[in-house]
Amino acid sequence: MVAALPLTLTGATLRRQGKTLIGPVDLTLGRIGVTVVIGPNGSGKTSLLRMMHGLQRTADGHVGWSVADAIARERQAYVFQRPIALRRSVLANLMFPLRLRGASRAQAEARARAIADRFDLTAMLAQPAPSLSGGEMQRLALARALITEPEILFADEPCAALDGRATRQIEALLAGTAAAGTRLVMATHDMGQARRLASDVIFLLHGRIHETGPAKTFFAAPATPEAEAFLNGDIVE
Ligand SMILES: Nc1ncnc2c1ncn2[C@@H]1O[C@H](COP(=O)(O)OP(=O)(O)OP(=O)(O)O)[C@@H](O)[C@H]1O
Repeated sequence: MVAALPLTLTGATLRRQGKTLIGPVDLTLGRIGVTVVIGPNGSGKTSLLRMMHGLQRTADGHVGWSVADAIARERQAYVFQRPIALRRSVLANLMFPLRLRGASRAQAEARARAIADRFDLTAMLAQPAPSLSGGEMQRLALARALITEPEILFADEPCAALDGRATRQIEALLAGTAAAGTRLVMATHDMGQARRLASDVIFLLHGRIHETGPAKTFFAAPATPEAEAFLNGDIVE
């Protein structure tokens, strides 16, 4: 199977109501790693992820995969900051993406049960998904995104509003997912989390990539005064 990655953005620009939200952005995402997108509120983290995933169309430039767009779409998954579940059981939610892709009920259920085990959801399989706690819902959202074995997962603030224990659990699942070969691109406002998970960092300011590079270098010695100020917890505008 030909890989959908690398993903290449060339002058990619996103506009809404005459305002440039993102770009122009030039960027290549290779086949492995965890890219963490950081930046002040409103800098465009969510918009960049949505543009890469194709949820928002570029006004200028290009977001290009190594395979046709329709194939690339099938190889990606996206987890929203506030995940929404079907008003059905956890099991039905997990089976849904596979059933959409034509898997038989038996196949879908077997894979749903296997991933539920990995994501500590087995005890909740019969429970209505909307009744899950925040941490459980986020685990369900991740499991549902990964059940189709995407090549790349976009996750927007996957631990927003979760407590320490739930955050630790999600981080372990994300790290395991990346270690198993899924490309990860995530936005976070939690610098501890960025340091723990990132192999490389994109620091956004006003919708532009202000600084990008390997996480170790970025955190040890940011190249721009804005990134340094941001890491120090100063207000960066
Ligand atoms: N549909 C839209 N129409 C107009 N402006 C928008 C739209 N979506 C987002 N914006 C604006 O684009 C900018 C970037 O928003 P975005 O949510 O991508 O930033 P963010 O870095 O994810 O922010 P936060 O850290 O607060 O979640 C903001 O100024 C926001 O108000």
